[in-house]
Amino acid sequence: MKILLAYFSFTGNTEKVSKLILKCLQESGINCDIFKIEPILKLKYLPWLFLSFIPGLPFPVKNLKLLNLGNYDAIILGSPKWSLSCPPVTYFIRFLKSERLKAKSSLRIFLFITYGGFGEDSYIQKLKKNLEECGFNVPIASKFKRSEIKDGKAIEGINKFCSEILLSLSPSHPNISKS
Ligand SMILES: Cc1cc2nc3c(=O)[nH]c(=O)nc-3n(C[C@H](O)[C@H](O)[C@H](O)COP(=O)(O)O)c2cc1C
Repeated sequence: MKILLAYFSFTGNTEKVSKLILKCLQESGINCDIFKIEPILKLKYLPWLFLSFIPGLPFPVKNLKLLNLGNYDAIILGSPKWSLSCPPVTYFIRFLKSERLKAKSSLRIFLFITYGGFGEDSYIQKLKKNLEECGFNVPIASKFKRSEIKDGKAIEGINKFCSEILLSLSPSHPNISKS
């Protein structure tokens, strides 16, 4: 059982959540690789804001050739919520789509976003639909609010997300509470 945790983070919130998820899964004995989605250029806030308003615009990311989807039973994909779309994440999803046939047919994608406070529900549904249209099974999609990541209140939701992932991967996993 091997999981790929892939995330993009511009200001650190999605990275913070990703590291907590990684810790939780590793403590549960899951073998998990982490992949930081890094754009080929480091842009500042205003150019990213501008690009985030162009729907479905991809922006190239580094090191995708290092990934072999066939190695994984599941992918956890973490993204910030950006206006209409987050170009490096759009690019990563296109990569997943192009590699779909190399992946195990049972591969699942667990999705999460972090967000400031508006438009998150339709955004996560759109991302989920996008992945499903590429042929992926997306059984769990969660969201974590920036203010709650910063003040620590998000930890409960993050632990729940991890428990749901473990349950989905292996319903008899010893760390899963049946209650
Ligand atoms: C270009 C840009 C656009 C954003 N658009 C939204 C938005 O439409 N709705 C929202 O709730 N938050 C928005 N945010 C806030 C981020 O979603 C939020 O701060 C998130 O946690 C950032 O994750 P990160 O720290 O991993 O980059 C935006 C942030 C940026 C940089």
